[in-house]
Amino acid sequence: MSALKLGTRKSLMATTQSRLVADALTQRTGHAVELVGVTTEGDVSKALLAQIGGTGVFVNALRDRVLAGEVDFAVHSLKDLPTGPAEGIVLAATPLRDDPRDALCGPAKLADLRRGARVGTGSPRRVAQLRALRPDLEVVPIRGNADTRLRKVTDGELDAVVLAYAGLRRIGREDDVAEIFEPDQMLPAPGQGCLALECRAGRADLLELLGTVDDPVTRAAVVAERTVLAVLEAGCSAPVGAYAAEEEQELRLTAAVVAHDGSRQIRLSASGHPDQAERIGRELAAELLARGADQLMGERD
Ligand SMILES: NCc1[nH]cc(CCC(=O)O)c1CC(=O)O
Repeated sequence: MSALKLGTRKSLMATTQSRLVADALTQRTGHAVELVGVTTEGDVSKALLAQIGGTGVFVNALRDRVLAGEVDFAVHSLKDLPTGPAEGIVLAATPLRDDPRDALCGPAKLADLRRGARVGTGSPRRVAQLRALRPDLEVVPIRGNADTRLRKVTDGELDAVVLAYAGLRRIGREDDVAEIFEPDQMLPAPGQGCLALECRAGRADLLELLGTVDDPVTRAAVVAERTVLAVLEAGCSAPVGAYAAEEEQELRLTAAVVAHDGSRQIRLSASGHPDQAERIGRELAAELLARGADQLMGERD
């Protein structure tokens, strides 16, 4: 069999994580894997993610290559996948999750930033939770790859930026991290720190091969977290966090909806058997809605 073609975005973060997946697959199956770089709309558009996000801007071009048979499978940051199903595409594997937490990058910890310090992030979830922790901060919307964002701090344009710790590790920028937020301070985005392998539906041979790097616990966590997002009908433009992990054989899910100004939040947890991940997510989301999540998400400042 010739080398498997892996479709990936071209950023350093994307190619690093895709290379890790390729090496793991080769190690487990003996198949050579070749990376094929693809440019996505999200790599080109200058619009803020809060406006274009949630609709698969980092994902659609890769899925097109998979459907056209130009690549055998694609590797995505799972966080970037829309919650709805994609015609003809299956989620073949979710490898073991990397660190799910958010990190503050810059010279100082959050508590040590001066009053009114400028902190960059484009994510409404991070904005709302930052404001809850430090209402005095000036939150500045930013975009671009991790490198570009970190440069705004070294250039002095911003005092700090918030990024996913897993991504920073993948690009070797751990030294830029001043503080890693625990989930009770800043609840991660659904699927943060996870990868997704997608291939065309109906390719049983390939599914089996890709399945060798699947981690069932990660998959259960992802299903629970993303079900919350789907039921709330929220995308990455909504201030919603969700994080699930295995605790004593049970899957424990926490989800939060935070007001845009950080003044209020609804935060709930539930546990259950990992096989029941979807139900746990659905019921927790219903409870969030019953407690006014819809109204909280709709409010703008
Ligand atoms: N397109 C945004 C994106 N998608 C995945 C990651 C980080 C890595 C991850 O969560 O797996 C990032 C950057 C960030 O949030 O800092």
